[in-house]
Amino acid sequence: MTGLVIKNTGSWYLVRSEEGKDIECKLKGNFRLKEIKSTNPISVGDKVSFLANEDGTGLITEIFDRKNYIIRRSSNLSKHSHIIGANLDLCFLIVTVTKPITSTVFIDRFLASAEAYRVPVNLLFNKVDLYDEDETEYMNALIDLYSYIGYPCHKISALNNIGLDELKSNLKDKITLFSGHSGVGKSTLINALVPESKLKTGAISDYHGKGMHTTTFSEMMELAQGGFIIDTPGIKGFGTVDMVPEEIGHYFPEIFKFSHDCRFNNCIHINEPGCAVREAVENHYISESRYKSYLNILEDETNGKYRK
Ligand SMILES: Nc1nc2c(ncn2[C@@H]2O[C@H](COP(=O)(O)OP(=O)(O)OP(=O)(O)O)[C@@H](O)[C@H]2O)c(=O)[nH]1
Ligand SMILES: [Zn+2]
Repeated sequence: MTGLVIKNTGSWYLVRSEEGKDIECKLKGNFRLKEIKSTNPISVGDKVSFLANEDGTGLITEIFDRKNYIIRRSSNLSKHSHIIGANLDLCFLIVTVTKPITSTVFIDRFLASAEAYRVPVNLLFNKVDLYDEDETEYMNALIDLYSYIGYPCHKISALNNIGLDELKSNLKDKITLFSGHSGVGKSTLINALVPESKLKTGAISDYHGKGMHTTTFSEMMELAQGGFIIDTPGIKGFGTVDMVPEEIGHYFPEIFKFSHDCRFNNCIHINEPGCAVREAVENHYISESRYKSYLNILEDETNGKYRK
């Protein structure tokens, strides 16, 4: 039988079978994951095969290939990673232009790592009820910029139930990851979308409070209209992606597009002659802020070796 892993407690998994039944499963004894070293071989979002035991439990025998997954390092000392979620259909990045302000560098770093993990992102501009004229103008400029690049944007107020119906229809039957700076209203939004999630969020923090293996537990929250959401407490981005310098531009769709016309095919768009990307920045086809974020990542990933 096959099913979807919707909860991982560290010692057992809850698998939603194709018939819609939830079955507690353990891993087959010799189960090994090929691709990455991780503290959890199976994560929420994984599709698995399992054998049904007579007592109603199950035994996971096989994991299906993932279309994507996101990880974080278990700790600085450990080489092992922890898989937060697999087979994500969508990611919602919640941003605010005030209280707190989300910087474009933060947004662009997040978008670049999502591109690297091949997860489509929508930007949710939350707290629109608070914005004055200038802030609204700034938000609209960002919306123009990001929708032009190809990232759908939504104006919402989690607190005042503005724009949430449209979100709900976007979430239907998908696995969606929610992310954002602390204070942007992620919990408020999740509670508005999944009213019964309050209790579960509490359960997770209790578990964390005990200082146990804080990363071994994860659960997808089910939406009434179908679909699941994954919260990412304390995760600012998609974890470390090791990007080589020439690759960083690939994760900025508009930079990538112009880079085909650079004279050198290993151009990193700093000061090479015949760089079509720099020309596009000068002619305002690529925004200054996006180019600045690109340089920022490039400098960081190379420990300052490449700096404009
Ligand atoms: N005015 C207004 N305030 C909001 C809105 N959404 C959330 N807030 C407020 O913003 C504050 C932070 O909201 P949370 O939902 O706790 O934010 P969070 O992103 O979960 O923050 P962490 O728990 O630190 O990760 C709270 O005081 C919320 O009431 C909104 O749409 N409008
Ligand atoms: Zn170039």
